[in-house]
Amino acid sequence: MIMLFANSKILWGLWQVVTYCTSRTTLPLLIVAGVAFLVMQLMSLVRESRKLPPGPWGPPIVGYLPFVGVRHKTFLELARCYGALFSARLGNQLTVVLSDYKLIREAFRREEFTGRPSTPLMHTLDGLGIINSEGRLWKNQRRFLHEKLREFGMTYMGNGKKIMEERIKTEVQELMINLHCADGVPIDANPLFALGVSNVICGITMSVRFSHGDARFERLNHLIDEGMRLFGEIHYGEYIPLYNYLPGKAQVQEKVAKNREEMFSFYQTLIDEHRSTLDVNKARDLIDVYLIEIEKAKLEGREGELFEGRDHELQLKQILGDLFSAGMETIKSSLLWMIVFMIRNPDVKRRVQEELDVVVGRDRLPTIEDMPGLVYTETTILETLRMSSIVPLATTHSPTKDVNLNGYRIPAGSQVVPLINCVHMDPNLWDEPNKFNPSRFIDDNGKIRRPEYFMPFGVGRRMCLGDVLARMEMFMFFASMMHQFDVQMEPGDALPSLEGTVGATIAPQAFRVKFVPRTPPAPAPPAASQPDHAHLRHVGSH
Ligand code: HEM
Repeated sequence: MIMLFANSKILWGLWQVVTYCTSRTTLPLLIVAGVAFLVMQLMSLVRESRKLPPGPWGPPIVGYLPFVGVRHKTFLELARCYGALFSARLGNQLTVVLSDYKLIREAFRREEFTGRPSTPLMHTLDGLGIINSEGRLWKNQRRFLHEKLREFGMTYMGNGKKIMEERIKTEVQELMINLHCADGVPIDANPLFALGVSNVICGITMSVRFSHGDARFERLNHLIDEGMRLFGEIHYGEYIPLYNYLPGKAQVQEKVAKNREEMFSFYQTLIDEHRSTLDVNKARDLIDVYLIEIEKAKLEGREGELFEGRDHELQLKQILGDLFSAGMETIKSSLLWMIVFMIRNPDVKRRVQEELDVVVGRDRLPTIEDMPGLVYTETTILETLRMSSIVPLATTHSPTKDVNLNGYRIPAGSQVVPLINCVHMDPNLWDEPNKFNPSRFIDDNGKIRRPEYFMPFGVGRRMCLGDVLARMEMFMFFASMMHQFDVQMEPGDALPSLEGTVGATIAPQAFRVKFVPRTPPAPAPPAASQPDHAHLRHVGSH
């Protein structure tokens, strides 16, 4: 009752003020001041946005966010409308999209473009590892990994190449056996590809090998898939931080943090085991390399400086996570796309198989040494990478300070993305870009040509760290599959779709395919060359 009385007094007071204002000159003055303020705001916004690349406008607070949908597709349409350099405000983040290959190259060779954006999801990862770190930590880690991974065979030259080839060969042979076991029945090849590809990267980094049907592997695979999906989707909380304070809206960060913890506990067990058997004079894998580096820093009294003072083991675990996810999902998706394109382009498939039969013959599997002679096979891989653009927006870059690009201001902290799918499908660069045509990568002398606008691994300072491994793996797995099997759909089944599933990579939608052994049958791997796994440790249920 008292409250009601008090409220009515306040309302009465307000009413008095309003009637006073309307009866005098104050109201027109207030209106004029308000309009002037709005006009000034608008002018400053227009002035500000004049220096920014052009782009679409959206309502206050959310900006263009509600209209984004599938990012790489919407950006492609906006690029057609606003040009090769446009910007759009998504919530509180300014996104700048580059779709001209020269501009992408020019920007990404510059030091200022090596930063990463600051968003709630990125904060969950603490700026550790290689993919999400920046500044000195990133620079030193990139140099260190480059050098060490070369020693483990991620190189086209020297003895290292042989080590890596042997490692991949082991997994290729295992995949061939598993595909033979499928007995020509339609299968979803995804889990088999995931197994083979994971075993390569996990062997290099942790000396771990998983077996088919291993429950632990299936769980890790699921966590990686989920992580990729969560990082690839649009979340309002990433652009409007207050959104995360609404009930139940911080779920994405919580999920990422929880999954990361689970992966980290798997890595921790391996790190502890490695530490207890460490020989500082002989690194077995990347975990050993890091443990030796940590020991060395302790001995030299520069423990505090190592990894820019960040927690050593957390950094190591994030590195393992980064390489596992970047090295597995990308290659697996690319191999699946190769199968999709082979099914949809039987003439290309036949030509690849003919080339393999002539160059390799029928009595052994292809090797890295065969690569220069298998031009059509290799360009079929390149054409798949072009048409699928599995990482269409690369990883988001963020300028570390305000920079000028093509006469426009790109503010520090904005999100800068290269539109790789746009470059790869540009009719001004590629003849009939929608046609699957591996020959476009072959020059008049029959040699492979890689135009500078072909950029599946990104370009510049943050270009893919695993491109050499990726190329070796894709070649070995794809050439061996085509050599040994004919891929076919079950009669009556629809062709696999060209529409991808959107996550951090664009993967093909699930499909089932028959791997029919080719006639005359290629011999199974001889007993002596059966996979030698003695040096690797099986984990999980085996
Ligand atoms: C077909 C296979 C692959 C494709 C298409 C691919 C593509 C890419 C792209 C587009 C980027 C981002 C470049 C940028 O932001 O400018 C990237 C970054 C990266 N990739 Fe790959 N990648 C593949 C395989 C691999 C493999 C096998 C590894 C692991 C050894 C790997 C490790 C990385 C790392 C660590 C980065 C981050 C580099 C940095 O931030 O400095 N990638 N990759």
